[in-house]
Amino acid sequence: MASSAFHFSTSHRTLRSSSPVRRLHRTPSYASLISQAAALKTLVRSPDFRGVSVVGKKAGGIGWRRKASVAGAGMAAERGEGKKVNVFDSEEDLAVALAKYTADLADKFSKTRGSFTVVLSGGSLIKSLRKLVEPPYLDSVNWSTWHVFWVDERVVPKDHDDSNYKLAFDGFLSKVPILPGNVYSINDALPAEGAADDYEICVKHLVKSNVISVSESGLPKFDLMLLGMGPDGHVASLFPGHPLVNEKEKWVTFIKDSPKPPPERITFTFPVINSSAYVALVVVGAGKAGPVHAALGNGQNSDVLPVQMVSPAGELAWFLDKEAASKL
Ligand SMILES: O=C1O[C@H](COP(=O)(O)O)[C@@H](O)[C@H](O)[C@H]1O
Repeated sequence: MASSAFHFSTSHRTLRSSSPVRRLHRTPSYASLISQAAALKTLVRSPDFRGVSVVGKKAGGIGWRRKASVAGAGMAAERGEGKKVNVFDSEEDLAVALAKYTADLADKFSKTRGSFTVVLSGGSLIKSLRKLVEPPYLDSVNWSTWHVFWVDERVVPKDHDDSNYKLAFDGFLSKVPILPGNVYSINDALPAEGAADDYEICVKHLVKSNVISVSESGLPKFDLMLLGMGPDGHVASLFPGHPLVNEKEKWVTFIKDSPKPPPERITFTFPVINSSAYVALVVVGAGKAGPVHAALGNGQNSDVLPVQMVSPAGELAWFLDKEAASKL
């Protein structure tokens, strides 16, 4: 498997040198998407650290209890129904645990459903996924069952430095043998509105063909959503104070005035994010400690940040390094 992964990676590079990245992973008109799809030392603490050390006691009115960590290297705190908070001494430890978490879920869904639908963010998340492309996962994961999506994308060409696709391709996808036909990047030839509609149609057809599961309310139920969070508390391209955070009808929408450049983006909406079976919120660095505290601390804040609106029907697991958790 290692050698096939290498071969795959090499062939990608060869193609890329003679053509834009879109030759590697299709720039989907959705029709092509459908046909291809058919063919186929951990210290974990609560906001109040004393709270987690006492099984069954409440910290700030929220129940916390000891729990074996997903990394198996320490303890995790569980907050409320289906919410786990994992705090790691270092980003390196976090990356190790995130790889195991993702590989375990991939295994579970691949065995039960024959496919694994995973949604990536851009930003720092991709670096934190680096352990997945190393042994043992490079060889042990059944990459052929993976279907890869983006929770948000910037409306730029795929070979642009701002492209979340390019970031994921360079740091992750080019290093593992995921089938190019199972990588659902946006159509970068379309303007923002069209790209959002095209992506939504694509997702609808993959729901119809059972590649993506469906929730009881008819929404796409991705197996795992890997979310990052910005220093302002944004997730995906859903920014604080922007009306898009309240979008209820669309599965995929667009923004042309993103406060963080580039301004034009498409994004999954909260109904889709919150229909996921599993969501991991991966947050690293002291610059993000404020919104982490807003989301997980005991205080009240009048303005609800987008990250506080992440409340999936399934399990929510936080992966924090100790700097990001420093205000808890
Ligand atoms: O613009 C974006 O920002 C967020 C957070 O990025 P990070 O580098 O601060 O982790 C990211 O999750 C999102 O996908 C991206 O488009």
